[in-house]
Amino acid sequence: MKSELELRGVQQRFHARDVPGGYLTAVDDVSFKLAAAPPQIVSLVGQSGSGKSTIARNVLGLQKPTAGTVLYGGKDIFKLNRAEYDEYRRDVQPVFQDPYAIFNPFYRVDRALWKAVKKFDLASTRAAGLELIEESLRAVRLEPENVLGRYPHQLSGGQRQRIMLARVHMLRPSFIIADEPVSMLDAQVRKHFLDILLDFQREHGMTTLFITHDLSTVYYLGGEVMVITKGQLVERGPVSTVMHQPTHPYTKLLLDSIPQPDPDQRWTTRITPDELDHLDTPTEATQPETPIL
Ligand SMILES: Nc1ncnc2c1ncn2[C@@H]1O[C@H](COP(=O)(O)OP(=O)(O)OP(=O)(O)O)[C@@H](O)[C@H]1O
Repeated sequence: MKSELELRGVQQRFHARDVPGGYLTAVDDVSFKLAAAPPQIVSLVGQSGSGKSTIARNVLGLQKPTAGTVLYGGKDIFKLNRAEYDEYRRDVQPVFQDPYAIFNPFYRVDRALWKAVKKFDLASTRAAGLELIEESLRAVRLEPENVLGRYPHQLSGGQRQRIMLARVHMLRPSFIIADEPVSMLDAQVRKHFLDILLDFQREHGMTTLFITHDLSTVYYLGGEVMVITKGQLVERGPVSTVMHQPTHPYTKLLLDSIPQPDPDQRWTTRITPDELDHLDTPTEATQPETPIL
């Protein structure tokens, strides 16, 4: 297990006909380090199109940067030998937004877990493999009997996400690269997912790069945050510092865009039973001129 992942001066350009010059710079001279020890959660936050997923793809070796390097244990990931590459593939695990796309709809979800057991030689007997799978499912708060033997479409989005986390739990990587993993989940399921990532950090020493556009999730996770806009990192620091004393204008803008509940502001418009009767019909009557005062 290597102790560090590093992006050094990473730039990613894409051909784009509609952009002056014929290319757009999705990631622009990005440098940062992620340490395996002590385990940390680092969120990468920015609006849509700011370059977050491209960075995830660079870190995961799915996209070779146009310039700069991605280093794992001090070595360029695109120049690793076979043994080093295998270690990197096990030690840096992705979790994506839509795990449905990763599961084969024709196979039971068990297959994704058994494939990991076999590929990474995690157990010497079938019984030991099953024990490992069941232990990992329980670690992500799934009951094995409720999910094993089912097809992907028979599980909820949150359950499918947690199966991917069970796979991560079995592999015990040093690094998790989670790209918008909770944006399709409802608030309760989202909280479960984030709690599992926090468990992984505290109990199993895993470091997560958590990619999101949602500052409330960043706040919940704590740790550190990096703010990205137009492909450039503009701020990095502890979540509480960046949230309460942002230094870059873009971070301030991002923070200002969060709706703030105001305890001094009261909902004074009264809704009468007559109005409720009209709510089924989307007419102007359902949109009072000043709904909230
Ligand atoms: N393969 C590609 N070819 C051309 N342009 C691309 C490619 N991948 C990404 N881009 C462009 O690069 C920019 C950054 O995209 P990226 O997906 O990294 O942003 P993002 O911050 O993850 O956005 P979102 O939150 O919407 O996923 C965007 O303008 C996008 O259109």
